[in-house]
Amino acid sequence: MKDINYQSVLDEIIHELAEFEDKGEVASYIPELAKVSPEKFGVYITGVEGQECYTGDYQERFSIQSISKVFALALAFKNMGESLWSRVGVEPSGDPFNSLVQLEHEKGIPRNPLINAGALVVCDVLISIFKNPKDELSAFVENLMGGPVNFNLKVFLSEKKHAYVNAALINLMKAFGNIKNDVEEVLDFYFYQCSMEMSCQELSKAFLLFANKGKIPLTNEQMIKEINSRRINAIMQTCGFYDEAGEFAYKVGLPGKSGVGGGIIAVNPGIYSVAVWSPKLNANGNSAKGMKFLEMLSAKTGSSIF
Ligand SMILES: NC(=O)CC[C@H](N)C(=O)O
Repeated sequence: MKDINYQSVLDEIIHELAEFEDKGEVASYIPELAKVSPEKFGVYITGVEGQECYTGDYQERFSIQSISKVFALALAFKNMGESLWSRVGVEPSGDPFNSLVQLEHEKGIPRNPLINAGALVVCDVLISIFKNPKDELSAFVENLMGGPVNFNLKVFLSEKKHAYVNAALINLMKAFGNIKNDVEEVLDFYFYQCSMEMSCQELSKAFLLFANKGKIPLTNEQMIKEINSRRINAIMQTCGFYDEAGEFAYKVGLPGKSGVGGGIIAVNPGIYSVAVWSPKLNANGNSAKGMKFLEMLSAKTGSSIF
């Protein structure tokens, strides 16, 4: 980050984004998420050498939703190693995050851990490993972000009440023998992780290990193996945006992950991690303005890894 003044790049982008016509819509299939103000916008960039720059609502916590899938994956991969891949694949799905279509053909083995079906399998794995998986996951995330994580009970209950598609996914996988624990218990843990709330500042710090070979720069703690960090970045790159993963690679060129709360995290290995939040989503369920912002950031700073 040394040769570029990221704060002035950020200011320039904010100025240019004033012209951006945001046609996105706030997620409403989880009714509680629809209550968030659509105009919120925050950014936080953290460099591996401690640099920071930010703008807007970067301190406000929001529902991280599917971004949590990366934390759960990191914890499961740390404990299971390569054997995790007998339960879930590492191929992009090219389908929406909650799609059922491939699951029947592929006998209950989800394409990857970042679509809902794959994340449910990861939750099942964590329940089999830990006595208190919620506490283990929270502790893992808190260690990464350096403070307590918030859990939003209203979002949790709201999603649980409208869980028809996730219930269908997990029951289909249970029928194929790829869910070992009680389906209600797995769904409950999945909704718990999706209901975690973090700010752009906290998210950007929590993802810095993926820019730093699996180590937290501040404490130098090796949280996951370097090779695992590289592999998770590869999965984020190819699968982090579902049926828009190709477009994100093309326009932004960084590993990343989105959530229906409007957050996106992206990692520039060896350099920085960036979190952006704007609740209005495009048709693929990814933050419309967040995608545009990252495209501009990557172009202006030459960040694409390609
Ligand atoms: N893409 C997302 O953020 C989806 C997460 C959401 N909790 C769901 O299962 O539908």
